[in-house]
Amino acid sequence: MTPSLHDSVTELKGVGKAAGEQLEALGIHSVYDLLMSFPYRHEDFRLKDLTETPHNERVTIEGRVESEPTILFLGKNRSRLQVRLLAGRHLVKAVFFNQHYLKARMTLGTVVTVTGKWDRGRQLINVSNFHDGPKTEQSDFEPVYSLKSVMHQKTFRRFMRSALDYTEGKHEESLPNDTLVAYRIPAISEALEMVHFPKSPEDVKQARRRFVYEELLVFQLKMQGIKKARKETELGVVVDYDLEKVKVFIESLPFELTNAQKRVVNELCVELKSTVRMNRLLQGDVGSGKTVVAAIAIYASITAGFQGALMAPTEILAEQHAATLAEWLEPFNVTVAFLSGSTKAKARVSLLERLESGEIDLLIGTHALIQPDVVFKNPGLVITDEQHRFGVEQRRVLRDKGLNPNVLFMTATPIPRTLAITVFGEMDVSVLDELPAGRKEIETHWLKEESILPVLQKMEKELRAGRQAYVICPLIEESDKLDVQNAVDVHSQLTQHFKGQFNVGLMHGRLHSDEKDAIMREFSEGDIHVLVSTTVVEVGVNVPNATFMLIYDAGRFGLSQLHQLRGRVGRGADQSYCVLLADPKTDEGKERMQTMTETNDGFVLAEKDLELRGAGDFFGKKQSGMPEFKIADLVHDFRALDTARKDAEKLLNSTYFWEADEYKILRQQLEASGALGNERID
Ligand SMILES: Nc1ncnc2c1ncn2[C@@H]1O[C@H](COP(=O)(O)OP(=O)(O)OP(=O)(O)O)[C@@H](O)[C@H]1O
Repeated sequence: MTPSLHDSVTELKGVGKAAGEQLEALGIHSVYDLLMSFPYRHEDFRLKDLTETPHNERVTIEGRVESEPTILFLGKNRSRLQVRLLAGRHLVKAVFFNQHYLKARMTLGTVVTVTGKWDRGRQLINVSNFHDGPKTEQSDFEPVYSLKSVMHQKTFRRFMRSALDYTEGKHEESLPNDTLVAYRIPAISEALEMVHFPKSPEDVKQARRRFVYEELLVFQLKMQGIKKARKETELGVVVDYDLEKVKVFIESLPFELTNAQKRVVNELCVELKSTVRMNRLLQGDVGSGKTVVAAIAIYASITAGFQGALMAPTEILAEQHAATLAEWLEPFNVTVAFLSGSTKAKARVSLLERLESGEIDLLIGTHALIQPDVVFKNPGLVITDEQHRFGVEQRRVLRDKGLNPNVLFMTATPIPRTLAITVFGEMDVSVLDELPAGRKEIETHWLKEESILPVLQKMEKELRAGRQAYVICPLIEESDKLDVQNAVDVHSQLTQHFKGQFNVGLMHGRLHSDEKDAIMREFSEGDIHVLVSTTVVEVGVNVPNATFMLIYDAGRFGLSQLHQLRGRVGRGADQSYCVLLADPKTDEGKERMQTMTETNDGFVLAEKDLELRGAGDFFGKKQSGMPEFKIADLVHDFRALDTARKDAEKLLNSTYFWEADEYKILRQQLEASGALGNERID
């Protein structure tokens, strides 16, 4: 039988049944799996000159044993072995913890190689790696794999060697030669050798470049393949809207659209009218005016005889949308209805009947909109606000609902480009990157917690000028109950402080939705002057007269979340202020607060957030829908991602890719992923 990559690892020399089971426990079944198990770091065993090695750095030295090793037993299974080594002109101490059995291998005069942390002051090496013999017999770089204590690194490397020898000459190259040459990346067999048995750090770097590019290219081919297949095969409803009516509606609005809004409205309208089913993400920075764009698109589809739906993640936000859209659209004979979990059973039944009969043109609500018994007569456009708060599964339910409606996802969280490409890679993206004219930049200050009095004075000044303020309460992770307690405390302190002058309201997630509505209404009508709240006001709340935002414990929030909170002010023409109270202990924490005071640009903050917190945390673990990469890292490999994205697009649109032999493997991977058959890889 000729050796193949798909053979079981037990075919390899030296891998018996027991080892096979151990590898199995690591998720490694075939020879290919083994080769594709990449090290997570490499150990540097190059000899170093001790005169030039800084304190606390890892070093490898070669030395002659100059003294009898001494052992000190420190208790059960604990020992300290010490020996003097002569390395060049240096006489150093080498210390080994819990390895007293090495004593026998260090007779006077033998040469050994040790690696460990260098204590410059004490001229001592705390040894973590020992080799009896001179350095020449050991390689300079050794990969370190994630083996979860299942087996020794050395054993694993031996199996890796067997695997490489076993498959020599059998690796099929998935990238065409031109690409290898153009990007100066090593071919597959060479790259595997370089990553598992590198001769220098440069080897590791070059090999890594290859695997990262390959992984991202395959990923991009899949994502874009899905998008392309959808456009070609999945026909959406054609929304043949009435342009004149839409224009009249736009003219009726109390403001002129920004250029970005005009551009996005155009993008949406073109797509609505086409047979392509819309699957689009609308990203806009806080306050950039997404709601009106949504309203125009919905109105357009209503003029063509379709129904619209708008879904928001919180009841407050859904209500606010309902109020705004009703105000704009009802004068144009649009019937707007609201549905949430707290809609009473009787009202719900009648609402569902009116929806199914087509009497309701636009349904606005929360998750309640995706219940199975909510049936539209003729849905043309479904919009969800705050995309990333909905799980992947909900996205699917929504998309599968009704007669293939067009779907628009809106998010107020600017998403770093790399993440947008990956998480929403199969969607089209529109961006609102301009704020309405006349907005003043929010002034942001970062203060220590004890500086509260001057902050309250400043707040009072704003209140006296007829403006309103938000106070966001200390956040206690994972404890909604304690958050509420904090809000209650802050509320009573401020009520006391402003007694007889200003009304202070309290808002938190545990209030009944009727109470929340009442408070929100009082705040937006100006009867409540200061709104003390937990983060429930984070998204979407729009009260343009509010100009002052105070955030307690700001250090506990992510940058994007702070930006969202801050975005509740600065929504009108007046100068607004945001005060962050925080006492961060770490440099990273300080840097985050500093960044907040320096920029109001959500996209810049999002990039920074990603850089500081990493991709996994950006969306929050659970709902991220983040694809997992074996080797690529979205924070550092964004350039490769961009290249891969462009290359994938070019390839999918060329006939050569679909026919040429050199793309056979990539094509096979694409087909195997199901991307072309309309199956999604969520
Ligand atoms: N072109 C415009 N000119 C002036 N004001 C506008 C314009 N577009 C929207 N607005 C107003 O700006 C405010 C913010 O708009 P909107 O609530 O749609 O923002 P958003 O993008 O949803 O932001 P967020 O995500 O922060 O809620 C609203 O009061 C809205 O009426």
